[in-house]
Amino acid sequence: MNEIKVAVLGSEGVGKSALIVRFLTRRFIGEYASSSECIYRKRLSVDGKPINLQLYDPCSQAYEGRSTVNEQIQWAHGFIVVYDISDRSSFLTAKAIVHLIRELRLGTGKRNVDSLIFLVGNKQDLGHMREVRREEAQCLAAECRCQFYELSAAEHHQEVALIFFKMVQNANVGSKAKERRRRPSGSMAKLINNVFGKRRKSV
Ligand SMILES: Nc1nc2c(ncn2[C@@H]2O[C@H](COP(=O)(O)OP(=O)(O)OP(=O)(O)O)[C@@H](O)[C@H]2O)c(=O)[nH]1
Repeated sequence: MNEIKVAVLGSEGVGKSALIVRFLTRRFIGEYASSSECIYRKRLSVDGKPINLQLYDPCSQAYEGRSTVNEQIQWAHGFIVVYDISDRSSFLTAKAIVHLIRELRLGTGKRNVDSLIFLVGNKQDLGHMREVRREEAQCLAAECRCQFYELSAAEHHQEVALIFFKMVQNANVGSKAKERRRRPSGSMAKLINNVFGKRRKSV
């Protein structure tokens, strides 16, 4: 079964847990216990094939033994980088995280990084307290070649679910392409079989 690992990153209090819980349970419960980092698991079906999804929520509280951002970036296939539209500093942190992901992933030669980073502006319902303009985030997304969404974990279940499904789909396409590159193609397999595989009767 295909394993897809997605890290939900961003500064403290931007709504990482709220987004994950909204996706997993359809509910917004307001307060989320977060004493340590956590991996949530869910089984999904994509194009009729079962997928084991792991979602990583770093939780921002410091404790000994927590993984570093670098380790989180190495662990995951895809990234949902969250900021709070009513908190400018969280946007700057998201920007730094997106740059770091690109740097580390491109450095290790991993392909298709573009479709596997989503920049997400959460708490859209707090528009009256907005500190980050939509256009500014769109510019950052264009500059970093990642996809951009703005929503509210508090108010939008469908949009939240769509983002997670889209990420899983993109990651799944990436892993299928990798698999294809590893396996010889049909005609190549036939050729290899013809040359080495089948013993011919000697006449
Ligand atoms: N108004 C509003 N509040 C939200 C939204 N999403 C999350 N919150 C609130 O923001 C606060 C922080 O949410 P969390 O989901 O715990 O944020 P987090 O990023 O996981 O925080 P840490 O675990 O500390 O890193 C909580 O009080 C949530 O109820 C939203 O879309 N709108």
